[in-house]
Parts: sequence; structure tokens; C-alpha cells
Amino acid sequence: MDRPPSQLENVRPGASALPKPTSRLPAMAGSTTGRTLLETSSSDLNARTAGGGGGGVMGPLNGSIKHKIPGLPEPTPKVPRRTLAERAGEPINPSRSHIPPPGTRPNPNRSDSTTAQVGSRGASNGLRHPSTASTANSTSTTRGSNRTTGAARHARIPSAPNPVPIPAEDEEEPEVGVMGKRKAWDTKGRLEDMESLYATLRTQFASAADSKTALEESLSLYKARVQELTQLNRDLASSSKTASSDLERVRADLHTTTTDLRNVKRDHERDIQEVERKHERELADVGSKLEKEVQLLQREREKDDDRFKKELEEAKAKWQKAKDDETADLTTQHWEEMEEAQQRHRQEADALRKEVAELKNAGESRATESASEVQELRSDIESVRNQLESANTKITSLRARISSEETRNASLEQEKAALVSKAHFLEGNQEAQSLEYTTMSDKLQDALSARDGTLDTLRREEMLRRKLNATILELRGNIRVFVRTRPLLAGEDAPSRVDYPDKDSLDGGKEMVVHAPTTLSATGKERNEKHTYAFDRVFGPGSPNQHVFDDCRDLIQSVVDGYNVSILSYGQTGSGKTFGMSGPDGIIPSSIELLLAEMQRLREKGWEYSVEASFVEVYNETLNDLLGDAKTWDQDEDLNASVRGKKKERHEIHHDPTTGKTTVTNLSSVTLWPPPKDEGHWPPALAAATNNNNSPTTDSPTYTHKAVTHLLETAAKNRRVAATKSNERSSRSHSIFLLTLKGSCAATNEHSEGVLNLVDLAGSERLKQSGAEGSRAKETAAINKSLSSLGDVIAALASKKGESEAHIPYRNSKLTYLLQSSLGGTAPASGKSSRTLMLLHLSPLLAHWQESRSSLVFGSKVAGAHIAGGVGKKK
Ligand SMILES: Nc1ncnc2c1ncn2[C@@H]1O[C@H](COP(=O)(O)OP(=O)(O)OP(=O)(O)O)[C@@H](O)[C@H]1O
Repeated sequence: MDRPPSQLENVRPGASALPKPTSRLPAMAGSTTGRTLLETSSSDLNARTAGGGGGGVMGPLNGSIKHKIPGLPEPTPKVPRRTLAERAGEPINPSRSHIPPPGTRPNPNRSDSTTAQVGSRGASNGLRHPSTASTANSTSTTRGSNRTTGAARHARIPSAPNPVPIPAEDEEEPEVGVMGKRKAWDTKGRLEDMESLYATLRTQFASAADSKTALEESLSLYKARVQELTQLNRDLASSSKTASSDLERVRADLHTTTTDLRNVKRDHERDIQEVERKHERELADVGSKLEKEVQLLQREREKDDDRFKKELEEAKAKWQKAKDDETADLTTQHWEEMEEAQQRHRQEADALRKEVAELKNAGESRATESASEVQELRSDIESVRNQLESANTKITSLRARISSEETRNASLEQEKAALVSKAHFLEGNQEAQSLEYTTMSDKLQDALSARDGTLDTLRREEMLRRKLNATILELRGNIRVFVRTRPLLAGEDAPSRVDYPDKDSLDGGKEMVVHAPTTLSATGKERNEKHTYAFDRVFGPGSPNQHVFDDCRDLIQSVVDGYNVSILSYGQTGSGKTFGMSGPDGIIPSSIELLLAEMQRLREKGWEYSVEASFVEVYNETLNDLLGDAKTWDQDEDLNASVRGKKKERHEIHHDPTTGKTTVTNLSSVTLWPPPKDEGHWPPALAAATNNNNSPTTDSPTYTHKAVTHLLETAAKNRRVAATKSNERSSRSHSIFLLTLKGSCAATNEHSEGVLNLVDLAGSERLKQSGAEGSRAKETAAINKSLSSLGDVIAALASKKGESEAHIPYRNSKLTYLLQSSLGGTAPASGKSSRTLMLLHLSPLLAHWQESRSSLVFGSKVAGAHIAGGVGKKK
């Protein structure tokens, strides 16, 4: 009761009409008041509700009181206390009363209820979000601290209705027990009213006291709770602080760690780069070291190679020397044996002679006896012979007489016939007959002159043909180059790639594209080079000898017309030079065939020809007669031991500047046409050339064929004999087959002389590449010298064309000196014309690509030298 009345305003008499509160506080077991909140009276609850939604604030602090506790009985709404008036049986105007009738539902929009709801909502929200809870706490704390103010505020909110019922002014009911409305004289009534008011107030005071107690309990609970919460809040704040400082520390640690990590990473990367650089340097060092070692090893290997080669050469030389010594010994032995045999033979001959002498002596008497007989017989034979001779003379004179008689008889017959015809003539029409005779003799004369005219035409035509042929050859150039690639042989593979782009065109077969082997550039890129070459004619690997020869026909035919022609077969060893020259349908046999046919054709035009052949070899700048005796060849010292006793032949080359003729001394020459009359002479194979009647066929081309075959065999045999030292002699020397054709035409008194040189040149491999040493090196040097001289001569002929006094270096090699009058152009002094065909032979193998390329380069140099010249000289 010490409270100010304002505080009492908080206690409403209509609190019992409020909706039944739901306890949001936990049961406060053991509380000082000894009651649970559920046990608090409705006024308590009302007071709490009016206290600003403290339950709402507390709600989130304890989750267990969020909901209404189930199972608890709903408190019966408190029946409002009846007023004194009611008790006095006076009706009370309910519209004036602020106490709602029992069962009336409270207005949900009331501010206190709203506050409670807001608190409840806040509580439910606070449950969901701790921060909200903390805010609520803090709010609660604040409210706690301003409790008095808050209470006053809350007390004002529901203060609108006056708890004391005041009757309306226009009320006519004087009996209505409303204070201040009773009549002043109604003391009793007023007393009653006072009493009832007093009772009401007492009740209200009692309930207010209850509420106050409950409020105080709640307050203490709140306070404890607030303290707890404050503590909690403090704890949370400190833990939050700790946590944030931890977080900060962790962040700082993280930052430091990140920085450290970054630094470590950078260091690590730097280390890696350093290690990589070091590694590269080491690698380069190791590479260069390795390279040096490889070079060292290579040098050692080369040295070893050289040493082995030298040793091999020495062993070879030793072996050769031993062999030569042995051969020399054998030869000496042989000579000694021969000497002995001769001695023996001489002794035997002496013995025989002695025997004969003895027999002679013994039979001398017998001989003297028979001598007279022999003498007689001889005189008989002599007389018979004389008789025979006189008989023969008689027979001959008789035969002569007979023949003269026959001739006389024939002439007499003719005379007689003439006389008879004369008699007839005289008998007949003398004039007509004499006319007829004249006509006939005219006709005869005409026929004779027509024949002469036809012969003249034929000769003129022949001359024209020769001129035309000369012009054609002139136009084509006096030096022509053909290229031929041989096919792959059995067991050969990996050919080099060559294209023949114009092979299908009409004037084709002049170009070839050679693909170089694929190489790698310094940057490791593949390099495929190709080179195009153009020549007078290009033959692929499928071309047979006959096709090549067909393109040489006109050139070879010009030999018949008096030209000097050289066909030079050039190329590396094994490229097919010999096959193309001497093989089946090769240039040598086919040329002879063609020349024989030509000679036959020209015979009908009054030309008669003779053909002579020689075969010569140029080996180490020395001439050897391939048709002679190989033992007479001028070999080097070692071989001389085995040809002891044979006189060495020396062959000199002579040129006649006026006739343009070249002669070689001591050179064997074989007549291929006309066949010799004497069968006993060379060639011995001639005996085999017989016809069906088994008689020699000396007058047929068979002789020539046989002679050529024999000639080639002799040359091959001689080369084999000479090849005791150099096993590949055939490819290490130049061989020249010389055919000289002499022709004459009696009718026109024309003469011609042409020479055909068919040259099989030595292998053109390079000295550097072949790595030859000793005698092979000498051979190779000689080959290179002669081949380069050949190139120089042709180049000089080309560059000095037209200059009659030009110097051509023919004398630089035996080969060029020998071919001087047959290497393209016209000899200034003699006017003799010559033509050259260079036949380049190529190997199809990729492994021989370099050699093929140098052959093509040489051929291109020659092909560029087209020399103008005159026509063949005729005497
Ligand atoms: N056109 C070809 N058709 C078939 N075989 C060929 C042809 N050309 C060459 N040959 C063969 O190739 C081989 C070498 O040829 P050949 O002896 O003619 O070469 P080469 O150049 O004369 O050699 P060397 O210089 O050593 O004498 C031979 O067996 C030959 O039969």
C-alpha cells in the first residue's frame, strides 16, 4: 500500500476478462516465493503482461518455455467482483462498465495484447537468431535498469478506461450507485457506495498486492535471469572478443603463411630455373664432350682405317711381289726348262744327225748304186716332164688356137651375118633399111645416154642426200649428247628418282628431272632437291640398245660420206658402257651392219668401199694394240718380268695436216671388207664361214661378222691377259674401236675416206671418292687427266669456233691426241669434217647418285659446245 496510486493504475479490474495467458517462463522450482509461475494468479499474469512483454523478452533465453506447457488446465476466468450496487440489486449499465461481461473475448487489437504478441514474436525470432537474442537481452537489460520508467510507461498504455464506473450525466436513475451521483442527502446510499467502493478498492488492493508480490517475484526472477544473461552476454562478448582476436591472429598467421608460401614458391621457382639452367649447361657440356669424343673416335677410326689400308696395301704389295717373284721364278724356270729342252732337242737332233750320217755312210754305197738309177729315173722324169710340158704347151697353144679359131669363127659368123644382112639390105629397100639402121643406132645411143643420165641423176641424188644429211647433222650440232640410264639388275634395289617429263610429246625424250636424295637442313627440315637436264636425247631404263642405235644411224651413215665420227661412251663403272657399245645390238655390231648395208646400196650407184678395223687401248697414257699381242704391251716394270723375251711395241700417233688423216704406228689392222682372197690369213675363224655346199663364203657379209666377232674376242682376251695386276682393267682404260671406210666412184672419179671411232671410256668415278692408292691412284689420275682433257678440248672447240688458228689442247692426253681429227668441227688445213656423239651412261641406283650427277654435269658441259663445221671432204 506504500506504492503511489499511479502504480496501481497498472492493475485493471477487468484483468479477469483478458485472454488466458500462456506461461512462457519455466517453472521456478525452489524460488523464494515457493510458487511456480503457472501457479501465479491471473492478476499476476495480467501484471506481467502489462509490464511491457517481459515474457516476450525472456522467451528466447530459455527455449523450454517457448510454448505453452501442455496438459495444464486452463484457469477459469475470474468472475468479476460484483459492485455494491449489483449487490444491492440495481442494474448496472454494462455499456458504462469497463469490465466486460463474463465470456466476452478480449479485443486482440489491444495495445497490451499487441505488446505481448510482439514480445512473443520477438521471442520466437530470438530463438532463431542469437544476435537478435542478444539484442533482446540488451533491451531487456536496459528495461531492467529503467524499470520504474518502463512500469510507468506501461501503466499509461492501458490507462484509458477509468476503473471507477461513473454514471452518465443524462442518466435519470438516481438509484444508480455511482459515486458522486447520489443525492447529497442520501448519506446511506452514499455510504453504501463508499463501502462498496472501499470493498472494491480493498479487493483491488489485495489483488494489486498479490500482483505486486508476483511482480516482485518475477522481477527478482528477471533480475536473476538478467544477471545470468548479462553474465552470459559478458561471457559471450569476451569469447567473441577472444574469438575475433583469435580470428585476427589466425588471419595474420594466414597472411604470414601465405606470404611465406609465396616467398617459398618464388624461391622454389628460382631454384628450379637455376637447376634447369645448370642442367642445360651440363647437358651442353656433356654434348660437346661427347661430340669431341665422337670426333676423336672418328679420327682414331680413320687413322685405324688408314693404317689397316696401308697394312693391307703392304700385304697386298708383298703378296704381289711374292707372286711376281714366283711368276718370274716360274718364267725363269720355264725358260731354263725350255733351254734344257732345246739342249736336249739339240742333242737328240745331233744324235739323229749322227745316226743319219752313219746311215748315210752305211747306205752311201747303196746310195751310189741307186744314184745312177735315180739319175736315170730323174732323166726319165725330166724327159717325161719335158714331154708333158711340150704337150701342155701344145695343148695350151691348141686351146689358144681353138679359142682364136672360135673367135675367128664367131667374127666370121658375124661377118657372114653382116654380109647376109648386107646382101638382104642390098637386095631390099636400101634406103628404108639404112634409115631403120640409123634409127636403131640412134635409139641405142639414146638408151646409152639415158642410162648415163639416170646414173648422173642417181649420183646427183646421192650427192644431194649427202649434202642434206650433212646439213641435218650440222643443224643438230657437231657435238651431240645422249643420256641413257641402265635398268636395275637382279638383286639391285633402291633406285634414284628420275622423271622423263616430255617422253610422250612428239619431239620428246630430251629432258630429265633427277631428284636428289632427301637431306636434312641445319634446322632439321627435309630438303628435296631436283635438277632438270636437257640433252639431244634422253633414254629411260626401258630403252633397248636398238633404240639408242636408231638415233645414231644418220651419224654413222655420214662415215660413208667421208666424215670422221666419234661415239664416246661415258659413265661410271657398271653403268652399261660396254653393254651399250659391244653388247647385243650394241653400237659396234649394229654400226658394222649398217655400214655393210650402206656400202651395198652405194655399190649400185657406182661406189666401191673397203673397210679396215683396228682396236686400241689407252691405259695409263700408253697406247696398246688390242689386236696385237698383250705380252708386247708397254706395261709397268713388274709385269715386264713375265713378258721377258718379247720386244715391246711402241705406238706413235701421227697426224697429216694436209689430208687430216691420223695414223698409229705398229697398229694391227684387219680388213673387214672386201673379204680377203687368201683364206689362210687372219681371221682363222673364216674357215668356219661356209655356205651350204661347204665352200668358203668369202664374198658374203658373214665373213665380216665372223671377223668382227673374232676381233672383239681377241681384244677381250688381250685385256684379260693384261689384267694380271689390275683386275678391273677393262673399266680402268679407254678402248677405241677404229673403222676406216675408203670409197671411190669410178664413174665420177670421187673418193671418200671416213673414220668411225667407237670409244668405251674408262669409269668416271672420282679419285677422291674411290680413295685409290698406289697403282690404282696412278690409273685414276690418268683417267681423270684424259677425261678432263676431253672436256677441255670440247670446250675449246666450242669457244674458238670459226677461228682457224685457234689452239685446241689435243696434246694434253693420248686420248684427245688420238681422236684429234674426229672431235667435232672442221680441221682448218684439210677441211676434214668430224662429228662427236657423247653417250652418257647412268646407273639407276640411289647410292650412285653423286657419280650420276657428275656425269650429268660433264654431259651438260659438252652439250653446251655445239660446233659449226663444213661438209666432209671429198677428193
Ligand atoms: N641397258 C641394259 N640392259 C640390261 N643390262 C644392262 C644394261 N646396261 C648394262 N647392263 C648390265 O649391267 C652390268 C654392267 O654393265 P657394263 O659392264 O656394260 O658396265 P660398264 O660401264 O661398261 O662397266 P665398266 O666400266 O666396269 O666396264 C652388266 O652386267 C650389263 O649386262
